[in-house]
Amino acid sequence: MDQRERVVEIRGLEKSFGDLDVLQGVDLDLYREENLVVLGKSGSGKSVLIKIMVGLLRQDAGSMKVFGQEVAALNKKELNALRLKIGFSFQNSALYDSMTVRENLEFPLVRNVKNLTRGEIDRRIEELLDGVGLPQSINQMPSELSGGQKKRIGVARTLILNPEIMLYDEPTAGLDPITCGDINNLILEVRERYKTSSIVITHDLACAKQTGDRMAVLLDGQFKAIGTFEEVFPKATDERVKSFYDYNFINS
Ligand SMILES: Nc1ncnc2c1ncn2[C@@H]1O[C@H](COP(=O)(O)OP(=O)(O)OP(=O)(O)O)[C@@H](O)[C@H]1O
Repeated sequence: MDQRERVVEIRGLEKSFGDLDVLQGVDLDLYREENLVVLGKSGSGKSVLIKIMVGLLRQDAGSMKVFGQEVAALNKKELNALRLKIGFSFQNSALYDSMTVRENLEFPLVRNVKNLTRGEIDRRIEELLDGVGLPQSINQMPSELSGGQKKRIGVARTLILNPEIMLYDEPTAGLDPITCGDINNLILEVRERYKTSSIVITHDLACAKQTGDRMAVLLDGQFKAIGTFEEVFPKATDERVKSFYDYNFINS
């Protein structure tokens, strides 16, 4: 019996849109402080899965429990509380271009946490910028930052509300290989420093290998392969799983 704490527990999850069966019996666990990589072709249902996790969509059948609570059974207040514990780091960093880095970080904090003093806000922002290795960027505008720096600030902004779960959407998309490596290290450092449990959605197998404790490959509405990188990829027999590996390593 596996004794590790499950922060997310998905069983037999199904979701269709009209004739399109997107999720067809998904089973998946995310353990506390685990980095779980989710791979799947475009349109395979990764976003639908995340939307069900945060209550933006409702499943047709099956169970999605987060922190032991059935998400579909939560009322609005409970759902809001859950969402504050789940940080979503968007692919494009989603920074406000007209705000400085400080203002970008301050905005979600003051909107969601009442009665903070100026000193507390400043300390939190400075601690987070230090955590992502960019303390000197506090007064810069997003347009003055590189792609990798924007990703770091995006991660800091997601962390500002102290989430227990981090969802990274294509964290290395559009970055050069060296910066990809830096972002992968950041994902590992964030887990170490903030004790987060994470789902990393990526097509980048180097990112998957470096950041993930386990890989889960979504194929035809189900997770067909779940395990460590070594268990899932180099020896894959399923042609579709193999194609991820071949594509990444033949084209890199
Ligand atoms: N609200 C919706 N109504 C109808 N169809 C939807 C809806 N949301 C998603 N779909 C369909 O479900 C399928 C899965 O979409 P989803 O966005 O989860 O894919 P994805 O794996 O996240 O893809 P990508 O890697 O391109 O982001 C797609 O065919 C999409 O068109």
